[in-house]
Amino acid sequence: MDLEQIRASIANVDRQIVKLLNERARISLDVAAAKRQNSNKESAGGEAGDIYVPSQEKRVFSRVKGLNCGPMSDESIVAIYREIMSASISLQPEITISYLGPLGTFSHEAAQARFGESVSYVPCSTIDDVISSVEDEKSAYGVVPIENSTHGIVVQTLDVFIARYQQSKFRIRGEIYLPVNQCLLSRYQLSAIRKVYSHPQAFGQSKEWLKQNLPDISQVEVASTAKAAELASAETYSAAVASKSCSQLYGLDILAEAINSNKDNTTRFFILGKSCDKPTGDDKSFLMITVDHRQPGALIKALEAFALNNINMTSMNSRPSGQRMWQYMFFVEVEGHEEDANVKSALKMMAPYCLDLVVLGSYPRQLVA
Ligand SMILES: O=C(O)C(=O)C[C@]1(C(=O)O)C=C[C@@H](O)C=C1
Repeated sequence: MDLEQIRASIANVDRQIVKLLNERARISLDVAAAKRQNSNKESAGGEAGDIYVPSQEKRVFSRVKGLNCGPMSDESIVAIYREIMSASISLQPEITISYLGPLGTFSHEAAQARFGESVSYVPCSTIDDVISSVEDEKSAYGVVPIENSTHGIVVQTLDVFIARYQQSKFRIRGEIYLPVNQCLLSRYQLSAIRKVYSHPQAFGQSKEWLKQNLPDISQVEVASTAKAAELASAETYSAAVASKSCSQLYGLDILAEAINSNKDNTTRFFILGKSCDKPTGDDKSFLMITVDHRQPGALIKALEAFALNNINMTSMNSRPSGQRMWQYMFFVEVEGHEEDANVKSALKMMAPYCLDLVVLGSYPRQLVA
C-alpha cells in the first residue's frame, strides 16, 4: 500500500477525532452549567456542583472499555479517557489541585495520574496545608497519602485528621492507588555515600536493600521523598530514597531502581474536597470514633453495629486522641456509603457507645490509579 495514502487516511481520522473531542468538550461544559443550576436548587434534591465526579468517571471508564474491540488495549483507552476528562475539568475556570509537595513526590504522581496534565497543581509543604487550601477554596481538591501496602498507614495524615476534625470542613471524595518504586538517587557513587535522606515510609519500604547495600550509613528522615532528593542534590556524599522522576527534577543519578522489598509496593491516597459523591452501589466510607474507655466493651459494642447491619469492615487503625491520656481515636473503613440504609442504621446503633463519631467521607471503590 502507498505510505502517503495511509497517512492521508490517518489525517482524515484525526480530523474527525478532533471534531468529536471538541463536541464532547462542549457537552461537558453543558454538564457543568447544569450542575451549577442544580446546586442552586439543592433543596429540591439537585446534584451538588462538583467538577470532579469519581462515580461518573468510573461509569465512563467501564462504558468505553465495554465499547473497545481492539486492537487498542483497555489500559490505553482508559489512559486516553483520563486525559479527555482531565481536559473537560480544565475547561472550568482555574481548577487547581493541591498535593503534599514539593515537586516530584508520590502525592504529585498520584494527583497527575488521576487529574491528568490539563489542570494546575500546587505543592503544599504539609498535609495540614493541603487540607487548608481545600477548605479555604484556594484549590478545588487536595491529594494526601493514607497508606502503603508494605509499610502500613500514614500516621501523619491520621494525626492531622484528629487535630482538625472538630472544625473541619473537608470530605474524602475519592481514592487513588499508585504503584510505587523507590530509587536510590545521588550525585556520587554508592561507595562514596555517607548519608541517606528520605521519608520514614520510603525508608521502611526499602529497609532490606539499604541494610544490604548501605549498612552503617546514617539515615536522616525528612518530610517527603522529594525534599530528600532536593537535600541530596545540594549536599556532598549524600543520597536520597525517592521516585525516579526526582532524578530529573533534582539532577541526580539513579544508582539503583525498585529498591523496595515488596515489588507490588502500592500507596493509597485520598482525594479531599468539600463534598462527597453520591452512592454508586460500590463505595467505602472512612470514619473516626472515640469511645468511653472506662465503659467495658464500648468499642466492641460500637463495632458490632457493622456486623448487625451486614457491613464489611475493611480496616481499623488507632492513634492517641490528643484529648486525654490513653484515649484513642479509632479510624474505621467500611464498605458502603453513608447514605446507604444499612450504613445509616449502623451509625445510629453505634452512636450511644461513641464520644465522637465522624464520617470523614464516602467514595467509590477504586482499584487502579
Ligand atoms: O459527568 C460529569 O459530571 C462531568 O463533569 C463530565 C466528565 C466527563 O468529561 O465525562 C468530566 C469530569 C467528571 O469528573 C466526570 C465526567
